[in-house]
Amino acid sequence: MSVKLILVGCGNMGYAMLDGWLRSGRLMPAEVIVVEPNEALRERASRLGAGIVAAAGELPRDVEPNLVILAVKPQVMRAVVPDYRRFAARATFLSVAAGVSIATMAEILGDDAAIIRCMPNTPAAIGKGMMVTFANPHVNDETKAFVGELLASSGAVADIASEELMDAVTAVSGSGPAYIFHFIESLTAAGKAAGLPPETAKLLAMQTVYGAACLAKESGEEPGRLREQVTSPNGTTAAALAVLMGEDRLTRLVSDAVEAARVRSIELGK
Ligand SMILES: NC(=O)C1=CN([C@@H]2O[C@H](COP(=O)(O)OP(=O)(O)OC[C@H]3O[C@@H](n4cnc5c(N)ncnc54)[C@H](O)[C@@H]3O)[C@@H](O)[C@H]2O)C=CC1
Ligand SMILES: O=C(O)[C@@H]1CCC=N1
Repeated sequence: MSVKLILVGCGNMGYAMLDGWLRSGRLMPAEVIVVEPNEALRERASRLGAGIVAAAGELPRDVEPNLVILAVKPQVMRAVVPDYRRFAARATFLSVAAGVSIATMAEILGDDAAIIRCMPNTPAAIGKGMMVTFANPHVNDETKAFVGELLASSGAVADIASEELMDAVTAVSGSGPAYIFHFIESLTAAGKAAGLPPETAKLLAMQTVYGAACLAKESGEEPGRLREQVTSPNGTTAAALAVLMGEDRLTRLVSDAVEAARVRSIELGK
């Protein structure tokens, strides 16, 4: 089987995507080569069965991928991308780096290079990711279809109409899982403080977030309506929501957090 994909960087995000794709069966291990300098992470990736090298210079000379996926930190993109320029004539490049624009990559890969920006999130590892893409005009329909299917195997996929929106996407769904994990931590801590055993508090917090997210997605009801269905007049939920919603407290806090992430995404692109 020929190599379809080179994955550059197999850290948190690279590994999550690869794990999701291989689990789904959409991609076979023999179709992937991972480039990862960190030995422990190479070891982890090798357990998925894909080919692994430590540096671009170790790639087989005759390898001709359809797709080069860049999953390194934004800060090292300019240093790393030139090692893969030789593939630009044939392959499409897909970058998941926050903030790094298509124009920046095209400066290195050439103006005709086919480039897709994608903002995934780590739930991709279990097929529950949110993948948002924006492609430049050099990406052909066949590649768009292949990438669309690949991404869909690890979660929901959406396009955006303008690349500028990628900073907002990053701030909502790219970083978003961390906000939810922190909410689970906070709800667990509050449960413990209220007297629950630690493991019980964690189970209650996790299952509540999971159940609420599934209900919001599957019922087709507006989240506000679902909130009202939990809130008995003058009951317990109303007492809690008076704290969270009073003076728009949580809405303002989340809005400030998302704006901080969006601004940081813009900075990372400079
Ligand atoms: N972690 C997340 O939830 C998300 C991350 N991203 C983006 O994914 C990218 C990677 O982020 P993380 O996985 O969190 O970082 P990470 O630090 O876990 O992974 C980056 C990997 O790149 C490797 N690397 C460094 N130099 C390399 C080179 N020359 N060749 C090949 N690999 C090299 C590192 O050893 C590391 O394992 C970033 O650009 C980030 O903006 C996007 C969406 C979500
Ligand atoms: O924190 C970050 O910069 C990356 C981008 C989105 C999620 N993680």
